[in-house]
Amino acid sequence: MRLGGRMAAAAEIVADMDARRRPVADALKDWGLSHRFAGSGDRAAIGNLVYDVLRRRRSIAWRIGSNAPADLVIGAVLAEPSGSVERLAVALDGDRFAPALPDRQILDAFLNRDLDEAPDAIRADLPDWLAPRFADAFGADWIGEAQALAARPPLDMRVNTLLAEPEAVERELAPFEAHRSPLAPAGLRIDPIEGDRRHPNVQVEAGFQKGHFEIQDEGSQLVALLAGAGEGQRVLDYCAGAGGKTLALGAAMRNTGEIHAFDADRTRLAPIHDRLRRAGLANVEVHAPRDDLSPLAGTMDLVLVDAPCTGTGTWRRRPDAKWRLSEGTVAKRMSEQDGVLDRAAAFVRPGGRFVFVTCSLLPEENRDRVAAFLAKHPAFRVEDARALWRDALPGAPERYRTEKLGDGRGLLLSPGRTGTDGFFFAAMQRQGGG
Ligand SMILES: C[S@@+](CC[C@H](N)C(=O)[O-])C[C@H]1O[C@@H](n2cnc3c(N)ncnc32)[C@H](O)[C@@H]1O
Repeated sequence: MRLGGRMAAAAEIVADMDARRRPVADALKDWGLSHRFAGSGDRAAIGNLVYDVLRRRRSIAWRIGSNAPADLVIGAVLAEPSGSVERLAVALDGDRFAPALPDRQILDAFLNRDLDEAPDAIRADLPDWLAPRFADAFGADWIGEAQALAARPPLDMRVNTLLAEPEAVERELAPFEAHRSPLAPAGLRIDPIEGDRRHPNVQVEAGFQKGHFEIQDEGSQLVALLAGAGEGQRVLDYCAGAGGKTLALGAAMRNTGEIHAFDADRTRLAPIHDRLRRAGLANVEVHAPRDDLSPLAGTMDLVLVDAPCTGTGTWRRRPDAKWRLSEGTVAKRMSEQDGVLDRAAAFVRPGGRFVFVTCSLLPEENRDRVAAFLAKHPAFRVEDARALWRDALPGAPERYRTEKLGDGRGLLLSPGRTGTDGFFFAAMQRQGGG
């Protein structure tokens, strides 16, 4: 397919999503099934165009003066670093599948329009109602933070140090230009892909099959590290899901002690079994949703609540969710977070640590939930999260100074601050230990 056909396909997919309010992954998959002639290069390029539109939909619409899917795709192509009207016109010349280009004046205006003159929420590529929430979370930097959340993400991996050395995995993945992550000690990164290619499918590499590495955003690796799981400890991962954090905790504990992995949703939990096997972890007991956990009450050194949340911190990877989120959903997640915190707290032993993590950037899902929990549970005291960061990452480069990451009652990682997905981390201690 030439660029014109790819652009037309991307516009068709965006229109389908708009009409049926469906997730991008489903829309792309359906398009692929009904267009089997499209090769993997075409699919990658079309996917990138669709994702780029979704990440920056409002700013592109403002610059091109239209919300029509075909115009948004044209805007996404022009907004690329190498975008120019001349280059686009040459690429589409004589291509009968190409979308009709708007007037030359509109295209020129797109490239010359200064986004700094747009209303704040448009510059930030956010729905209006979220702008005050981002301002609350980030203060004066909020527009830059939201813009960083609208960029393409890297592909991050965590080396399973039980089975492999980071240097060896880095060498194995050298053909993909993988390099050590800036912060996470066992992290590797493949930078965001520019243009129409996509990240390699590293899951087919021998090292992945042998459990030498997992795909995990660096922010997720960091919050697992900050939890501070130690050798020989008893740990409960209360919202274990597919086990991303469980695996990181298990490696940190060097396969000693015991980890109890629990989740209310059997389907989400299902992949954990294969992942544990591949990673060579033998210290994890997986609990089914209806299991009786009461024998564990009051006995855990560490309880991790990686809570259900809006996922606002992951919008680089799931930009369609940005436009679907509603205030009702935020309220629902808040109430789930309160419930999960209340239940999970019962498992922390006196003197033990209780860690609350979300992949949300919204203060009401983060700071406010910790405050609500502490108000109800006087036996818990918040720990200094900045001190935990300094202890866990003594060699962190100067630009990741802790005062940029939060007030100590919690840390907020973000694409702008730490180059990671957005994550909130808070640690509390149950009083009364000997
Ligand atoms: C953010 S995801 C967990 C991701 C996982 N820890 C990882 O690192 O891959 C949140 C999880 O909380 C689970 N969950 C929601 N409500 C719950 C509840 N009441 N009790 C336990 N788990 C719950 C969801 O099923 C979901 O798997």
